[in-house]
Amino acid sequence: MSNSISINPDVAANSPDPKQVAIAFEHVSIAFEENEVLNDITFDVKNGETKVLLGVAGTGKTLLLKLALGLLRPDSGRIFTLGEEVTSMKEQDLFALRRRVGMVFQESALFDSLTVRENVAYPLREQGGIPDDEIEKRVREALRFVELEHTVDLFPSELSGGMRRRVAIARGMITHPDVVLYDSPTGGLDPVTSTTIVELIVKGRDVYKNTSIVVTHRLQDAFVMATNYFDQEANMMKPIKAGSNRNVHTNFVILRDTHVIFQGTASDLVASKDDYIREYLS
Ligand SMILES: Nc1ncnc2c1ncn2[C@@H]1O[C@H](COP(=O)(O)OP(=O)(O)OP(=O)(O)O)[C@@H](O)[C@H]1O
Repeated sequence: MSNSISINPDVAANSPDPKQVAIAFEHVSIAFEENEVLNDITFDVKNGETKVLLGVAGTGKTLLLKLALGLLRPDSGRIFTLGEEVTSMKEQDLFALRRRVGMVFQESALFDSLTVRENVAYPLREQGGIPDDEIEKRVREALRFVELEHTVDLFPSELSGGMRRRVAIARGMITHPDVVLYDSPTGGLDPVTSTTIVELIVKGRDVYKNTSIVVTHRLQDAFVMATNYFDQEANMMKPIKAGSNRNVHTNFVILRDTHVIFQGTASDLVASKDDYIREYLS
């Protein structure tokens, strides 16, 4: 890996207090029988940051999201989510923590037998104790965010794939989570529909100030996120002008062969001389 500008993943010595960032992975390793998937992974996600997680299939991107939620425990290393050390938490406390995290899965995983309203309301109903009129208000607000208020009484089977994904985003955001985890939110969608989903992630980042991890295979989507901002007045995403000092706090992590091989900004990535990264970008 000569001439690489990739940052040494062993950055813990210079990292901020893991309790002060939204998510921190510290020297995390995990293997399944003989299959070592993650080895000494260290990176963090700061409050307000969007961290785009890239890597070919099977590099452990989804696994990192599951680890951050405490759905699995690593073989070694520590993970902090919203200031809590999930690697040492009891299952009961993990439930409370997961309520503060919005999740948008690869398959939008809507309940087919529930209407859009009921699907979006689901995380709030799970919390319990919220009056129906408050739930309806929040459902409407979330659906307005994804511009699908008119679908409130429809069933998922009556929606296109892109619309279902937008409903899943509304559901992921209805609790006003402190952090949103997107697992391949544009996977399986055509490029135009993908752009509408990317635009929603950018809107969440710039309007709701969401902190998030976005797992994606689509480099194109990652660059769109890093080079655009959401203009609320125009209600659309717009490119950041050259020379502008607008910082959209979107950074990249690339996984390869169990390791983090790159951490940095879109411009660091483009400037990388690393052979693998150059090939990955081409
Ligand atoms: N619970 C588990 N038991 C055994 N192996 C697992 C488990 N979870 C993940 N793995 C393995 O870990 C590896 C990484 O899986 P993961 O789903 O995180 O990859 P990914 O980078 O998200 O892939 P993709 O881009 O295809 O979604 C795979 O080889 C997978 O089979």
